[in-house]
Amino acid sequence: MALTEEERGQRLAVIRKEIDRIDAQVIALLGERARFVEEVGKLKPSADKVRVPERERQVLERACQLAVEHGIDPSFVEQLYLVMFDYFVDHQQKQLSQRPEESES
Ligand SMILES: O=C(O)C(=O)C[C@]1(C(=O)O)C=C[C@@H](O)C=C1
Repeated sequence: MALTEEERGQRLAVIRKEIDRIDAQVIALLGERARFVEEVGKLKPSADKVRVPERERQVLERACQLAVEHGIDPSFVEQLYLVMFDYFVDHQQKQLSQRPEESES
């Protein structure tokens, strides 16, 4: 039987609450990932060593496999990761530029 306007409104509110809950988890996990990426950044000797294409390929391949397992379009996940890599590389480079020089420590 078709839903009434009111039932549709209630159902929409319930589903959107779930979406908000998941978004909060996604952002919290991104924050956790960012903190580990910062840790990796501390181990890098210089700005030209920040980008690691081979590692990005591995991460991307795994993410695309996981996307398929979870029924998401892997090319969508690939786009997301390419944006994330750019952001994290930029973040590590800023981190490095603020690092005191060896000679000063
Ligand atoms: O594994 C690293 O070396 C990282 O800095 C992390 C990370 C990532 O976001 O997964 C970021 C930049 C690199 O190009 C490769 C991977």
